[in-house]
Amino acid sequence: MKISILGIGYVGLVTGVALSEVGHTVTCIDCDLEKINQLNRGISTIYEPGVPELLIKNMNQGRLYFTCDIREGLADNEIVYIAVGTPENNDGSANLQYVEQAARDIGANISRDTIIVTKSTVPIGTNARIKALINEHLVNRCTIEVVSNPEFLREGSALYDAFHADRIIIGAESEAAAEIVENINKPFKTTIFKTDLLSSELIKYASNAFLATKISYINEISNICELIGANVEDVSVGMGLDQRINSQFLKAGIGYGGSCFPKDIKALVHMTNSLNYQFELLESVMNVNCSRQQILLNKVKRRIGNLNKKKIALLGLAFKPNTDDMREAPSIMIAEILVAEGAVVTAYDPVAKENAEGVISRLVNYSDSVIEALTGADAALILTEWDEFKSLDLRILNEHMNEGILFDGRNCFSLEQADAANIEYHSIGRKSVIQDPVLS
Ligand SMILES: NC(=O)C1=CN([C@@H]2O[C@H](COP(=O)(O)OP(=O)(O)OC[C@H]3O[C@@H](n4cnc5c(N)ncnc54)[C@H](O)[C@@H]3O)[C@@H](O)[C@H]2O)C=CC1
Ligand SMILES: O=C(O)[C@H]1O[C@H](OP(=O)(O)OP(=O)(O)OC[C@H]2O[C@@H](n3ccc(=O)[nH]c3=O)[C@H](O)[C@@H]2O)[C@H](O)[C@@H](O)[C@@H]1O
Repeated sequence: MKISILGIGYVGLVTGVALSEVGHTVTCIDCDLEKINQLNRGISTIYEPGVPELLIKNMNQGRLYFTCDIREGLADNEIVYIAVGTPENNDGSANLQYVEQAARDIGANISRDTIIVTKSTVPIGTNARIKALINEHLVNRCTIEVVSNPEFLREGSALYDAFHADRIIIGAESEAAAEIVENINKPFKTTIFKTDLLSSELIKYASNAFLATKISYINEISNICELIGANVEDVSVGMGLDQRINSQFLKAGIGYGGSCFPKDIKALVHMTNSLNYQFELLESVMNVNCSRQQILLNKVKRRIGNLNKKKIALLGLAFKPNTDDMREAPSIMIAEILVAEGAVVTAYDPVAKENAEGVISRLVNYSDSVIEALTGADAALILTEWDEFKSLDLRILNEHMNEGILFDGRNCFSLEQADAANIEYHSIGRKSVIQDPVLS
């Protein structure tokens, strides 16, 4: 099919690449000229494994195009995806200005009957609003149908997720429109679940909120583990062996971040408040998440005391591994507090340095390697579980740091590994490894 996509960020680009890879002809439209110019040169605008290769391949095969010109981009295409951002407003609600502008632009520029497919995560009722806005701004006589098709990809494995999705959700008023979107997605060979618009919109928020709830739940359990001397990694494995619970999203740490969980959970709570319903469970999920960074910092302070002039190495800044995305990364708050308390902070992240510079305190210094960051440090904190850190020989800590003290916010190592390397190791929901000064 001939498809247009409006908004070429993470979701728009991955969707465009995936749809063209399965044979559709896709025109990607974005108002950011620099982005479109870069993509037209065949250079990916996101750090995402596999995307650069499939981008070039499908451009060369004449199935993937990029433009800033909305009229040209929509011309002749009967399917238009909306994948613009829905960031959060100050009150926690979803900011719909980009979605609404996209709807107005579509109305003003389409010249044939069109199915609008909403990929952006939008609050309940937004698809109906999109339909009304497009109809209000139609210049040519045409009929539109709106289909909700929420996206479930994860950053860092976005392309893999596109081709190995657990399900594809299609919400629509019109069975015929739903069927067309179903056919577009058949090549992805996964379960397609069709429902109404409102249920589809809620499935997206309910799914993200449930995953965030699992994370806050295991983080609370990790606090209990610390009180009683249990090991949260074992508790998590033991729980996850029950297929009804499932082992995924049971990794305790310094909290969830990223461009979606924090904003989507706030948006869902905001939505339910406006229905005079207090979603107490999700309020707790958010509160637990907010406390996670401070919990790691408290461990640091308990061990090394006043942070003033202490040299602290931060290993990892991105909100999760395999991405350079810094949106709502737990590292931001940790770095801010360390700097505010007078610590001399040096950070290393394999790919997120450039994005970090834009959002993190300017007093943070950056290193080009783990060893450079560790050199002379009084303590090191792992904030993102990059493979590069997980495969470190921990003995380098004693070689390069003032004292080999590691605070691991992502439980990258077993207690045995830390002990064998003769380092002091504090992690999440597990006993600390302290070396006997006489023996070591
Ligand atoms: N990033 C992720 O991992 C996921 C995001 N989502 C949802 O997908 C949506 C998009 O998210 P991202 O791709 O991360 O956003 P993003 O911020 O990376 O990209 C949005 C793009 O839309 C463009 N844009 C804004 N208004 C436009 C307009 N009127 N016309 C043309 N282009 C316009 C911007 O220039 C930007 O390139 C959001 O609702 C998000 O919640 C859903 C699942 C995963
Ligand atoms: O709506 C979205 O944007 C996306 O949000 C998440 O994807 P993403 O934010 O890319 O990354 P996740 O792997 O879900 O991780 C989110 C955060 O939770 C943290 N996390 C994850 C899993 C876990 O067990 N523990 C944990 O602390 C991660 O470190 C990260 O900070 C969802 O997993 C996707 O299904 C969804 O499409």
